[in-house]
Amino acid sequence: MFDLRKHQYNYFYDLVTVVENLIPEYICDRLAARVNGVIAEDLVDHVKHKALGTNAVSDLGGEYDHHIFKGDDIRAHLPELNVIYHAVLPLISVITCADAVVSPYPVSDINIKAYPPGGGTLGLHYDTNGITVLLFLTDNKEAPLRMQIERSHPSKKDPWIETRKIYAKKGALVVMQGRKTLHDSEPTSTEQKLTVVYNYYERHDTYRHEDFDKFVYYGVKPTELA
Ligand SMILES: O=C(O)CCC(=O)C(=O)O
Ligand SMILES: [Fe+2]
Repeated sequence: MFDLRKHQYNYFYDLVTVVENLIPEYICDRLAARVNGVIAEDLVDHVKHKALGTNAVSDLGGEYDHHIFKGDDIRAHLPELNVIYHAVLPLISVITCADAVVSPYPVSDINIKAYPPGGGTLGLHYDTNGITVLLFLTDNKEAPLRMQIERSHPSKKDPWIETRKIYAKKGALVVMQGRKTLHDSEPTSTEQKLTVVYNYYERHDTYRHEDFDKFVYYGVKPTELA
């Protein structure tokens, strides 16, 4: 049974919750085959850069190596993934207890990050949008999403960091407070990993730094925050 309270607890206390088996495996497999067809035809960009992040985009300047489907690439080639983005909005609102809205930014609202075997990765960063949702199209024994969760308690002198690794499961939906947890995707070795990224915001806060998309998609070094 879908346990809403468990997901709300996980989202607030651990900054992340995973709704497994949201999309059946055979549908993920068909979508993944089409994603790979588009990559094979060279219709999407390959993001490959490192050491470019700054505080303006909440990025520590790690290494990036993956194919990227931008919003319009998905609408052209995989419109079902756009339908899912809109259809799960009420689910995202109830899990996050927020007035969640879809993104007003058509390049970055929905993306696919396709990590190739042999080093596909995403550097350590905070997300700029309030609510990050990931739909995995592959099962992976490697290349987990790695999160750092800041903890503190009055019984302890200093705050500490708890780390968490989430391995992709086909059809699972991750709902994360990506603005509050530093995270990355560990490099692949033998497997491909396919992550559909759904960016949601809260109605009162749809901020996105103007340099963010040029950095994420084209590897242009962002300015520093004043
Ligand atoms: O692919 C992943 O596991 C992480 C994706 C992510 O953090 C992002 O797209 O901002
Ligand atoms: Fe992220």
